[in-house]
Amino acid sequence: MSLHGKVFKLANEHTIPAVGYGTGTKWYKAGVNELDTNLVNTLVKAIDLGFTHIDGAEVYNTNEEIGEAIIKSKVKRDNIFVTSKYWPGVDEPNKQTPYDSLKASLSKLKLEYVDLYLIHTPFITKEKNGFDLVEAWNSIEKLVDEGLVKSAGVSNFTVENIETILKSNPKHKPVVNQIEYSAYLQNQTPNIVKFAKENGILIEAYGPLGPLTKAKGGPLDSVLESLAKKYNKTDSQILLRWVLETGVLPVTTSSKEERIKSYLDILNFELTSDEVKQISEVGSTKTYRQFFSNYSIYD
Ligand SMILES: NC(=O)C1=CN([C@@H]2O[C@H](COP(=O)(O)OP(=O)(O)OC[C@H]3O[C@@H](n4cnc5c(N)ncnc54)[C@H](OP(=O)(O)O)[C@@H]3O)[C@@H](O)[C@H]2O)C=CC1
Ligand SMILES: O=C1Nc2ccccc2C1=O
Repeated sequence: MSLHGKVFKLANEHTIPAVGYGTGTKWYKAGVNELDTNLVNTLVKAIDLGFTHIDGAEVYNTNEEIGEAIIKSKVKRDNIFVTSKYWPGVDEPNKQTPYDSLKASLSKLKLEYVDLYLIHTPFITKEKNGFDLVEAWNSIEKLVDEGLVKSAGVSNFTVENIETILKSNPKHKPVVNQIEYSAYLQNQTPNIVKFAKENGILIEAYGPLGPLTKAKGGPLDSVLESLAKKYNKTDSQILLRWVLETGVLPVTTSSKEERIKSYLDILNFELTSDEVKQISEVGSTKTYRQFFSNYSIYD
């Protein structure tokens, strides 16, 4: 079981390991300050089993756990790809710039740099935060120039949000947009996947297992069952493989060793193009969104 060094190429000179292990969702620790040793131990296991791509964010409050796990794992820091995300705040706006926020995160992570820094949501305004989206992006560019961030990107951005940045003629363009993406949510916002591909932006999929974990009982169930049987894989492995086959990088997570191993074991089989199409077509008959459903910007 191994990802065999499988990577996606980013539009800059960097590469990114093909499947990410998330420290949000079930690990999210709002307002809790003790170290989650279960997360540290699970991360060490995930890294030692072959996950070399860890997805973190300031709002998850899991930076210390990520840092601790990297120290405890057998893998060298430079061989692990670490993502963090700038949280602009919602009810309590973050007045700290991405530059200052990342510096604070690095100290919690006990790292010299992160491989990828994303703006977690586009909800940044001069009135709310004290700076606008383009100024936030400029702050991230400074981090890239100083080597504290290797690649810069965005998350939960619409085409219009990305265009706002691109039109400002940035020195460093966003190379990733991390969005909710699954067989039941193939376009979180209109045209986002097509636009990303045309503009050298890699889509990362969070919530890739939504059809299985939260929207079970939908039209995909029987398709997944028959493909899982054909390839001797689990439904989750079929869904993750479908994400990869559509040119998108899945970010998933699990607290269970067997599932962690199974997520890493999705590169030794291929779905046929007809099977990929079948999942896409049947999946598109239902829309299921877990995150940010109350934000009208995504309607
Ligand atoms: N940028 C953003 O705004 C967001 C980013 N993210 C990132 O993406 C990561 C992954 O998101 P998430 O939605 O959790 O991803 P997934 O859709 O991959 O779901 C993972 C969850 O599925 C459960 N699971 C796996 N297989 C099964 C099964 N067969 N039956 C039932 N449950 C199953 C796991 O639980 P178990 O532990 O029991 O195996 C785990 O909690 C997050 O941790 C975070 O890093 C997530 C949301 C928003
Ligand atoms: O992992 C996450 N869980 C969330 C819940 C609400 C908003 C963002 C997120 C994440 O990024």
